[in-house]
Amino acid sequence: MFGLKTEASFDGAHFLADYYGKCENLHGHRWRVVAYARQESLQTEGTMRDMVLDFGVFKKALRSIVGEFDHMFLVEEGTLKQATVDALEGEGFTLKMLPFRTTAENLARYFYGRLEQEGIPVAQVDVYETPLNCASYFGE
Ligand SMILES: Nc1nc2c(c(=O)[nH]1)N=C([C@H](O)[C@H](O)COP(=O)(O)OP(=O)(O)OP(=O)(O)O)CN2
Ligand SMILES: [Zn+2]
Repeated sequence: MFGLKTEASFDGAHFLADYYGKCENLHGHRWRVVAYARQESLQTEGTMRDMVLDFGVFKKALRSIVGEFDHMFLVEEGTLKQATVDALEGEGFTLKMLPFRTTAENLARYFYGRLEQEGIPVAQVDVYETPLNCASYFGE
């Protein structure tokens, strides 16, 4: 079995609806996203011969997906009044509406799915909210 690892990060803001504690308030993180690819055998021909896949392909795929989150206000759908969304957008702020609570666990699962869709043989995604706290998703 062979493995690759790459990482990317993004800055953003969020709050956790239904959370009892300081994270219910709007705050920011520099989220760090570490992705692992795993494959039984190496490619046998072409530019990626003897590679799982090119580091550059893996890195670009992750950075492109994670880049969609950079400097955004991540909002779980249904947790802000429409008038609030309209007011923030009216001020020129960019909101990224997501169909899930913006926990590190859900973000890890989301990035895993997006990498899978890109054809990356992803095996694990870790999302660090702080340097010491990390959630992982390993697939089904
Ligand atoms: N399992 C999870 N627990 C928590 C998550 C999460 O995504 N998954 N998220 C949060 C909040 O987003 C919060 O911002 C994190 O707070 P905390 O761990 O307290 O981080 P701090 O760096 O602010 O901690 P200090 O020790 O106070 O510096 C909460 N839990
Ligand atoms: Zn947080």
